Formats: sequence, structure tokens, C-alpha cells
Amino acid sequence: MKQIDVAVAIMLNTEQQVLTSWRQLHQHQGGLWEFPGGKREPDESMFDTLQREIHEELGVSVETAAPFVRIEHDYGDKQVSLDVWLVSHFTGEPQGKEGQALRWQTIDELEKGEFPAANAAIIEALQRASI
Ligand SMILES: Nc1nc2c([nH]c(=O)n2[C@@H]2O[C@H](COP(=O)(O)OP(=O)(O)OP(=O)(O)O)[C@@H](O)[C@H]2O)c(=O)[nH]1
Ligand SMILES: [Mg+2]
Repeated sequence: MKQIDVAVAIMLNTEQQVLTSWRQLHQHQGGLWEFPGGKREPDESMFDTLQREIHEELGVSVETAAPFVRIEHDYGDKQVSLDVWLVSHFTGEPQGKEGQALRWQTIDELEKGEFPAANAAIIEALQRASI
């Protein structure tokens, strides 16, 4: 089975809130909220992907990130492997560089039903971990 490797960022601010962004309707799993990130390109490490995607989508530089969890999910039309990182330090103020809406929420406020199905396991892991 061909899996798509995706780097996903849990961007944390100083108030322990997490950044979520809206997936536009034309995207896979569009109309739902996500954690920013995207697909790995050939010859990139997952950390390279994380830094590139976060710079492209939010205009900020990831300074410190730690691997958090890896989630594999089969959507039927696509199989994804989400490599989820906790980003505790970044420089710049996140902006929706691709026109996407952004919001900050506490971990308790994250609602599984607003995200793609693969994210339920990420949200559970965040809510279990005391971050
Ligand atoms: N970024 C991101 N992708 C997710 C999440 N959850 C999830 O299932 N995915 C899936 O991961 C895949 C890749 O994400 P993406 O669409 O952001 O990839 P990308 O930024 O490279 O986009 P592009 O194809 O427009 O260049 C999509 O199939 C998407 O549905 C999530 O929380 N964040
Ligand atoms: Mg993306």
C-alpha cells in the first residue's frame, strides 16, 4: 500500500493554545480543520518537510520541534502517514499564507468532529499528554 508521508505541526503558543487552520474545499478532506503541514518531497527528512510546509503555509520559522506521534490512516482514496511534531518555539506571527483561516484553541477545546478522521487519534494523544 502506497502511503503518503505528511509532516504535521502542533504549533503551541505561550498560552498553551494550539493553532488550527481551515482546509479549503478543493483540498482532500476539505471543509474541515487541520493542524498545518503537508506532504514530504523526495530527499527531504520529515523535519525538513515540517520546516518547509510551516514556512509556506504560515510564514514562520520552526525553531524547536519534538516528534510526538505517528498516525497511519486509510481514507480509501488515500493512505496517509502523519508524522506529528510538537512545535514549542517558532519565530514570526503565523498568517494564513494560502488564504486559509487560522484559529488558536486550548487542547480541551479541540473537537474531533471538526477534523479529518485521522486526527481523532492525534487529539486523544494531546488530551492524554499533559502538555
Ligand atoms: N496538513 C494536514 N494534513 C492532514 C491532517 N489530517 C489529515 O488526515 N491530513 C491529510 O494529509 C494529507 C496531506 O496534507 P496536505 O493537503 O496539507 O498536503 P500539502 O500541504 O502538501 O498540500 P498540496 O497537496 O496542496 O501541496 C491530506 O490527504 C490530508 O487530508 C492534518 O491535521 N493536517
Ligand atoms: Mg498542507
